[in-house]
Amino acid sequence: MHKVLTLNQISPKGLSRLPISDYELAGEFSAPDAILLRSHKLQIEEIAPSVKAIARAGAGTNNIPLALCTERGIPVFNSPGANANAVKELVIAGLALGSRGILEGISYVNTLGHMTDAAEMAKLLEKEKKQFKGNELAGRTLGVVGLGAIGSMIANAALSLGMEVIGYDPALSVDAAWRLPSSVKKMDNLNSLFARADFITLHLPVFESTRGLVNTDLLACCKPGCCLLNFAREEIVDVSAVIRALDNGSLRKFITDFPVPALIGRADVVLMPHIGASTDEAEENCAIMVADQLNDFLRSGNIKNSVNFPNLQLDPSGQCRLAIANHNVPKILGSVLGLLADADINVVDMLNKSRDEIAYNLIDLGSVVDSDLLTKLRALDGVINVRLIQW
Ligand SMILES: NC(=O)c1ccc[n+]([C@@H]2O[C@H](COP(=O)([O-])OP(=O)(O)OC[C@H]3O[C@@H](n4cnc5c(N)ncnc54)[C@H](O)[C@@H]3O)[C@@H](O)[C@H]2O)c1
Ligand SMILES: O=C(O)CC[C@@H](O)C(=O)O
Repeated sequence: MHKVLTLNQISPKGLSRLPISDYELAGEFSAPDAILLRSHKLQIEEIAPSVKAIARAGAGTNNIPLALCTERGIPVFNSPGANANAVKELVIAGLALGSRGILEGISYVNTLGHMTDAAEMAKLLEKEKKQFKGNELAGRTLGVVGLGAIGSMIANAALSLGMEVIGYDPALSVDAAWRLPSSVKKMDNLNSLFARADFITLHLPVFESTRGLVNTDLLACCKPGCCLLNFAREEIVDVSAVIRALDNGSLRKFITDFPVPALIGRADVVLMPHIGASTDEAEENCAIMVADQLNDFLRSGNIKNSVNFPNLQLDPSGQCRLAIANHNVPKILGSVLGLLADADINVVDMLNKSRDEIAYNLIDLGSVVDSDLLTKLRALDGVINVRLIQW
């Protein structure tokens, strides 16, 4: 029985992929095998020594102490692309809010509750509507920063709205490049993207290198009247720099999914409560994807969509499997195989892959491993953890 600690509201459709015959799910466990969460900011002390995997139903993993997980040999999973459509749709709504007087017009109409005569109201609205006039998106330039799952969908949608699309992504994967239409113009740096775009939308992860990326210097490059959208993460934008840019007119509007107190109450800011991925569909897609990945890892050691471990899948064979995480340095695998050979245990199949400082091995064996041998394997220099999976 695997114990999975759930730290946020996870879609029941996803949880149902972890059958009650094999899984116990609860919001509290003293020694869970895995943690399943969304935006909960996971503290180091919440990761019990028993934890073998952490799964984030969503894209961003900045709420998880990744370096510590890697050090402890814990793979962290996410659900790439599973909520991209939801974010894309809200960004399109954000573009409309940034180009037309929609919110202002709605607020104005709601001030007219005292009126009783419909004809009089209609006459007043026809007179006043000029205050809420905007511009069309067609013909405007959208700058997309980060052209992964979300950014590429937005680029496509914006092109179909008649916008010109320019993009910046210094780490674009080959798959992501294939998804991009050739009409998206590649910018060599952020300054030129900021200088050309009427709307700028951010879709990159928060790393040390992207924290505060949108700062005073970059905002000084903005085309006058520019509207900035942040549906990525709060930390990517220096909010005090944004407030200064709004005050001095370099920015016309800031639309964000990450409100902070200093932004409340401003007419030139639109704040949403981190609802980019809040649709039934996105929550289900994310939960199903990570639950399947977690299930595969706990049952067979396979790894798919980990952000700190290599992807590795091996069909089960033999009597049992060893799943071994070790430091990515020479001779460790040799020592493991040496101990198995000394114990007269045949390796039926195996896979070994590395990613940065971590190496991960799946080794299928022709006979069972006893606890003495497991202890010796765990004690090998450089081995981080060893899991025995019985078929
Ligand atoms: N508002 C929400 O609810 C919500 C929902 C989903 C994702 N997000 C955020 O959006 C981010 C992007 O999500 P995604 O699914 O598109 O991820 P993704 O991994 O598919 O795409 C991210 C892209 O950013 C690029 N990138 C990395 N560093 C960059 C840099 N310095 N400048 C420009 N581009 C850079 C990467 O190369 C990649 O192509 C997530 O990391 C998450 O923080 C927010
Ligand atoms: O879980 C959520 O609602 C938000 C998820 C989103 O921020 C993500 O990074 O995928």
